[in-house]
Amino acid sequence: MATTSLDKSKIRFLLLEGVHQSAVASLQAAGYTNIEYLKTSLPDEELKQKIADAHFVGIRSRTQLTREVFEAAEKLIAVGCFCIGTNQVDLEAATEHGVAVFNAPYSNTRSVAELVLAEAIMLARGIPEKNALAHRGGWLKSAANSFEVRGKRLGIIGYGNIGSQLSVLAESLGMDVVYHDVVTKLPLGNANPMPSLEELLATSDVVSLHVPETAETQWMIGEKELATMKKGSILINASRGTVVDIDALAKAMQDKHLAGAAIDVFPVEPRSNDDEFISPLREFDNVILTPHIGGSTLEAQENIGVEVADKLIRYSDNGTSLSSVNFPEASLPAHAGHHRILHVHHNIPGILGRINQIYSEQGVNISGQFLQTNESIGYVVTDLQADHSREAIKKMKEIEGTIRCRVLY
Ligand SMILES: NC(=O)c1ccc[n+]([C@@H]2O[C@H](COP(=O)([O-])OP(=O)(O)OC[C@H]3O[C@@H](n4cnc5c(N)ncnc54)[C@H](O)[C@@H]3O)[C@@H](O)[C@H]2O)c1
Ligand SMILES: O=C(O)[C@H](O)COP(=O)(O)O
Repeated sequence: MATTSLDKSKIRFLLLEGVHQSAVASLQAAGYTNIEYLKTSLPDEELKQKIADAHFVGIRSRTQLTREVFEAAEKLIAVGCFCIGTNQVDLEAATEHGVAVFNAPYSNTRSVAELVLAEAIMLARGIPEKNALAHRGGWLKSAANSFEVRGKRLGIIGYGNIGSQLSVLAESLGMDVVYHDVVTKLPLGNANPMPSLEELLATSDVVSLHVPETAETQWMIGEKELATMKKGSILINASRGTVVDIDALAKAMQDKHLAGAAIDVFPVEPRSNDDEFISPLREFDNVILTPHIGGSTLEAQENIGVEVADKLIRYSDNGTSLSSVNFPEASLPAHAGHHRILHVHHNIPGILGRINQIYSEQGVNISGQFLQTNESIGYVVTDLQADHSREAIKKMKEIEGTIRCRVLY
């Protein structure tokens, strides 16, 4: 069981993977000065060492927060994913350790949608090959295999925040948009849902993937699905590297079944900009290869920095867990003049009763209380008279099922 009640200067933030400086500025403006800022991710052992002292950690898509890492992170209160995806975090382990996880679900959606649309146009015109040839002194002035995207069918797999935004932008260019999602989604504009993935693959000129990394999406585009795609069509993947079987794609490119592809995410990505990028797709000029930069625009990164830092600050300052991806959500008022006790526990019956029994035995005057649970944990927030919090928190530790308890002054 972890307890935390610290002065702000002692609350330690570890920010990895060069999150935008706007995050540092937001934290500092909120009074948090104990910040270690690193431009890269860390190898496992170093990560475990550094995270052992951290109360908050900020990562992007590269840092893997495994169960082992959470076991080494005794003081950790919350994780900020300065990106959309949270598949790099073992959310079950985070929850079991009472660590709240936050992300930025919208800030880079526009950046990804713009990139995908630009790639669709470039590939439909055969620009990557013509560009590569010109760099080698060649000159391929020809309209052969060059097409407008107007009137062509765009098949979007995963009609969430990015997929649906791409849908609107593509329609404004005159594309015929269809989509496939496992959840029933409201079609925007004139887009049409496709009853099956096969039908979408078989009828689309451009297929773009916008699904999260899950057990169901792993290798969802393999040899069979690529063969189902129209001859001469285009595949774009800016979702996660485990969604497309890269060897099968390389084979489809070799066989000239596809006219082009744009791939931003890979099953194994270099750990840093100094490491070599290895892929069987390197040999194809008609495959646009980008280093996982779908969301990497200055606008998106700056917004993400502010958004996620603010979520961490609110959770640290007053316990608000709104929009956490794994925690019961609580939007809490200010607690001026009171101490606030935050109690995270396994979701077993009777805990609220035990907590309130302790307050009652100690004659504590409760001025406000909030309880929210999800399927695995409960979160009880209690505001009480300042002079009672020290005794009460000691007793909270003894409640069976307690995961974490902290007091805010
Ligand atoms: N390349 C980048 O830099 C970059 C940037 C941002 C996000 N991403 C990735 O893009 C993904 C999508 O982002 P988003 O913001 O649109 O997420 P989102 O959660 O808003 O949308 C994902 C959609 O996929 C659907 N889906 C889930 N499983 C599916 C399946 N098996 N078949 C069909 N549809 C399925 C969901 O129902 C949802 O509508 C993220 O999870 C992230 O991994 C990559
Ligand atoms: O999930 C995301 O938002 C993207 O994959 C971007 O990740 P990044 O912050 O590592 O660029």
